[in-house]
Amino acid sequence: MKTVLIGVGQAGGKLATALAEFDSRMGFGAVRGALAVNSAKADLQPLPLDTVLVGQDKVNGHGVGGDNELGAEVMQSDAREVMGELDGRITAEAEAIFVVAGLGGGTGSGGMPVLVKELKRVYDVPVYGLAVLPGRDEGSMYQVNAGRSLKTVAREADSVLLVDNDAWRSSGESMEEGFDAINQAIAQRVGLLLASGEATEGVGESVVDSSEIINTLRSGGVAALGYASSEASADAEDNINTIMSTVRRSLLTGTSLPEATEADSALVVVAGEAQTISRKGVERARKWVEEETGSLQVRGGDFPLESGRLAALILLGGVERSDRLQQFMERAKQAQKESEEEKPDPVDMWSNDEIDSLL
Ligand SMILES: Nc1nc2c(ncn2[C@@H]2O[C@H](COP(=O)(O)OP(=O)(O)OP(=O)(O)O)[C@@H](O)[C@H]2O)c(=O)[nH]1
Repeated sequence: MKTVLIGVGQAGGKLATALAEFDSRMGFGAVRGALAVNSAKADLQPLPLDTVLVGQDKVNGHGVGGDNELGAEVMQSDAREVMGELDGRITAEAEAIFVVAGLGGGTGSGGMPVLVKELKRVYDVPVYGLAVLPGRDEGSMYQVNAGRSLKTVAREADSVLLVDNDAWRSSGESMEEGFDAINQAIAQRVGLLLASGEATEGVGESVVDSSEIINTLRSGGVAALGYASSEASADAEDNINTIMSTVRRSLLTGTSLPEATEADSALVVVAGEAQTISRKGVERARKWVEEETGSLQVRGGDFPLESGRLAALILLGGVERSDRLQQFMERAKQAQKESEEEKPDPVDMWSNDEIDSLL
């Protein structure tokens, strides 16, 4: 799927870079352009992408400090400039636009829904979000920001592919230490998904194409992506069980939103050498995904790739009902309530009985 990426905020810029680099290293050519937008000058400087600095008149290049209302405001006032930068980058060959951001901060969290809305007004291709949920142990401001942003972007975008920062984090690692590894994991998985729609080798009925990705995401709302891989045998007949077990791991333990298995639609992509992909294995795995997700809209396709391994990618559309997402929304609601309660009226402090007066 020929895609243009727009990274917003620090996480968005780093992720868009990791995805563009993965696509180019693998020679896939699915990423047709990438732009980074931020209100913090220092975060844009190290990126090897074209960049746009927003909100200079309001924050002078210093970022919005986690204030996502301000993040939305600066994106709105500089939307014309950002859209101008995109002119000519989003050409007729582009099949989708992905706006990429961390939902917990300020610029990405606030800017993403605003930019998605602007892009939807102008372009006919689907506009998707690739959004990162803050980990459980990030502070309440991050949870509140993410809850508000996710609710809005899920409404505005054609679909939001969600990655939980806790999903692919190694145990014992701090959030910061883990970012690079998480970004690489996201780049590999999303990069393979985009490239799978571009496969030209061994074109046959079974090869997946971009329209299947778009149709799987058509239900809108929130989407998730699972991945797992295994050593393959040279003979397809010997890979029936391998395909089944890899697909199972991809959905049960490898998704970007853990425990999200109930879905409106799914796409099962099996990647590997064409002659090692067992049709029987693929059929069985698809049936299993139908039962597990409770969806009757399970598509499937191969992604022929030179590799000694077989990989299974599962794209799930419409996962809003998943327990994990409900838990997160509950966490965000609770954090918002607490932050409201934590703010006593400063004037009250001078008149209430909490501190005894001296006289
Ligand atoms: N996966 C991943 N998450 C990140 C990364 N950097 C930050 N985050 C997450 O993204 C959220 C913070 O967003 P940032 O992108 O740093 O913030 P910002 O959008 O630049 O906003 P301001 O700094 O407030 O202007 C937090 O929830 C972090 O956990 C990263 O490199 N990878």
